[in-house]
Amino acid sequence: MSVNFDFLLSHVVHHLFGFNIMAVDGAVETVEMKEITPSGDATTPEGPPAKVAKIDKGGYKTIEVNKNNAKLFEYYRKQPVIPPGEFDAFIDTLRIGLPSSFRVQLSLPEAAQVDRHLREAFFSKIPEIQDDQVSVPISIPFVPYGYQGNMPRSVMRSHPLLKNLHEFLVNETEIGVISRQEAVSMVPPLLLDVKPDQFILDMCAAPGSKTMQLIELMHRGCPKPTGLLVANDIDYERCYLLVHQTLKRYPTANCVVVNQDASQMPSMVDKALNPILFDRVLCDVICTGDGTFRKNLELWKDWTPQKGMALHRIQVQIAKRGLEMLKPGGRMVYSTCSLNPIEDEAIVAQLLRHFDGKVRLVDVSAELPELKRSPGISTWKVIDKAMTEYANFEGIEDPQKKGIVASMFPPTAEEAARFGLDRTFRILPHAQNSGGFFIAVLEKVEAFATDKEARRQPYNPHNKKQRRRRMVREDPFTFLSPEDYADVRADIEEHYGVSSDFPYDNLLVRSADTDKKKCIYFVNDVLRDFMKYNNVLRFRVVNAGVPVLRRVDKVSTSKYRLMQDGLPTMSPFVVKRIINVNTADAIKVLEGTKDNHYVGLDELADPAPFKALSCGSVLMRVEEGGFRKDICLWLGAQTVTAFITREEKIHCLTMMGHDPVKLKRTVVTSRQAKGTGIFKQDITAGAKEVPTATSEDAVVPKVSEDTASI
Ligand SMILES: C[S@@+](CC[C@H](N)C(=O)[O-])C[C@H]1O[C@@H](n2cnc3c(N)ncnc32)[C@H](O)[C@@H]1O
Repeated sequence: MSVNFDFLLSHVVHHLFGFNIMAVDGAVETVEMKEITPSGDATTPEGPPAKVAKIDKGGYKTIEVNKNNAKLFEYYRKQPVIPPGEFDAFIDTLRIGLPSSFRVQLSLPEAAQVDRHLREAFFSKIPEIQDDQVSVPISIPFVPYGYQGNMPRSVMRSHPLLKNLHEFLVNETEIGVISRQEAVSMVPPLLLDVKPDQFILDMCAAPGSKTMQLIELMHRGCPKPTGLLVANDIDYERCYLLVHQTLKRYPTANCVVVNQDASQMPSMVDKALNPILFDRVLCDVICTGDGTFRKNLELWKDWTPQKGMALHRIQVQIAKRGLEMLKPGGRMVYSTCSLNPIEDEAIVAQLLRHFDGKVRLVDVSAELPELKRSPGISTWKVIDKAMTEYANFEGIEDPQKKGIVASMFPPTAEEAARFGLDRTFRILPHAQNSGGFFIAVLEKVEAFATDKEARRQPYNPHNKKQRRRRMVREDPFTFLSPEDYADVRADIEEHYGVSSDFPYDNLLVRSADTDKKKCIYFVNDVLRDFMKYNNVLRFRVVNAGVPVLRRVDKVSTSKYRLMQDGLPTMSPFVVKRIINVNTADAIKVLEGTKDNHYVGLDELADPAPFKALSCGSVLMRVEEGGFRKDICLWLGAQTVTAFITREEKIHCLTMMGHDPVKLKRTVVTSRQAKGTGIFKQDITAGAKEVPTATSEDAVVPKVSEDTASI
């Protein structure tokens, strides 16, 4: 298994900083996109010939993009998707850059505080900057704590306030407090009506922006959801991306990442080995992405009608399987970032046709009322790559028939009246200065005959994809038996006072050898059952659970230290080694006085509670101005250090009203370095195991007498 390092790195960096990375002759180079808007207008779309020029510019390469595509313009002029009077506005909008958008994580206890900080520390001061290119980010009306802004990067770099805002956003994104995501891409999860106790399947999940939203929605008002989220993607490399961009930022005990072909998804079974049917399914399928012309500039030269046709069949198959795996009464959202009816209404029509009355379209026109949308259509044109139009399937002769299927054609008048495709909708880029999207909300109104049949995935040694997937050896997820965890239990009960009702049966390790217990993970009850009854032979599990304990081999009171990612799980059970720290000391510990890592106990205003404890893991409880957080510390003989990432320290200090200036850096953050380092290791190590590093592992402690014992 070789992991494409450049691909992963480019994703991480593009996502965080907005510029691209490109591999040239095996080297990784930064590339800055320069856009050329052609003089030709939408009615006479013939602009200059497409060209890609590369010009060195202070370490950057500049790519010129010709924003013309005659076939695209002709195709969408023929489809009743864009009202004729709006066509020029549509094309003009496609040709300008997409505003960047982000949202504060809704389920975070300090979400309102982060939002207030954004407004007070940055947005309220932006109007003081005298520059036409500078504007205050505006609220996205349909997304709580969501904003979108449009300032060139050069401007963001040139004003200290904007630079600080940019740094704040990068820092908070790094730790999952803020998610950068296209505004319209936030809509599908919002229409799923997610609850904490539901079983949710995200069929095509990578790189995970909607998975992140689903996790947030499950945690809204519920720190420990009892439901299950299965995030799946067919692409193993992209599953890694999902783990790093989502689960490392929002570690959760109820999410599992699996690597399957969604169109052939084997049934997942419960304790009684009956197929699990999901309350909610998100079917955000692979698509041509022609709603993303504003940010995916390479689409301008690549787009042809053929691409949508080529994806139609797999889109139908994935969506069908999604409905089969849905509970009667459950909701499935089908979405694409394409405006093409062949990928949109045609798929929905085929589902309604195939499941004949057992599935219906939900009218969501009253949900998210501020979202501007255009109702779905019931008639459209089937046009091939030669731009030939076909009136119906029956009239097509060979060889044109190749690549065209009956389900691409619009429904008959009788079907159209039954289907009500106007309940689906499109978000057009020019309606609210966004990307384009298509969304259909479906409800399974009646059980299918197949609901109780567990579909197995037969192993076919001649199927290259399957064979390749099997060759990647995952370290097994092994649950600890009472004998295995007896020593852990005795240790943490004694040292942390962990109460006896802690669910020890939910602990697992990533090794066949339970004696190894280096890092111990925790899953909630439903995920434990899922893992137990859906073993890796049939299901490729890539990641599951949160790390809660890590073994310390040297001097420490306990053999296990607490891990920050697992604190929401552990801290309700912990009663010992908790210190309520005054604000001044908490700031000192977070800032560190020795190379920003350690503080000497004698430098603290109140060292007594620390000195009263022996070396090892300590839980610092901070409470300041409405911000409350438990933070893992490592206590040495004479010093103490916060065992969290620099980004998390900056976040805590900011929330405590303290300027984290001492900790600020403008270079690639430690987690990014760690993340990309891990990807690189994966390549050399043959991607043997899913990286298990947690946020706190990104701390780079300097050697001292205290760290020597860690
Ligand atoms: C539009 S992207 C999904 C974006 C994602 N939902 C998000 O919000 O970040 C489509 C994904 O579908 C995956 N995919 C393509 N074919 C698939 C299949 N047959 N089964 C499962 N996933 C598939 C691709 O690897 C890709 O990651």
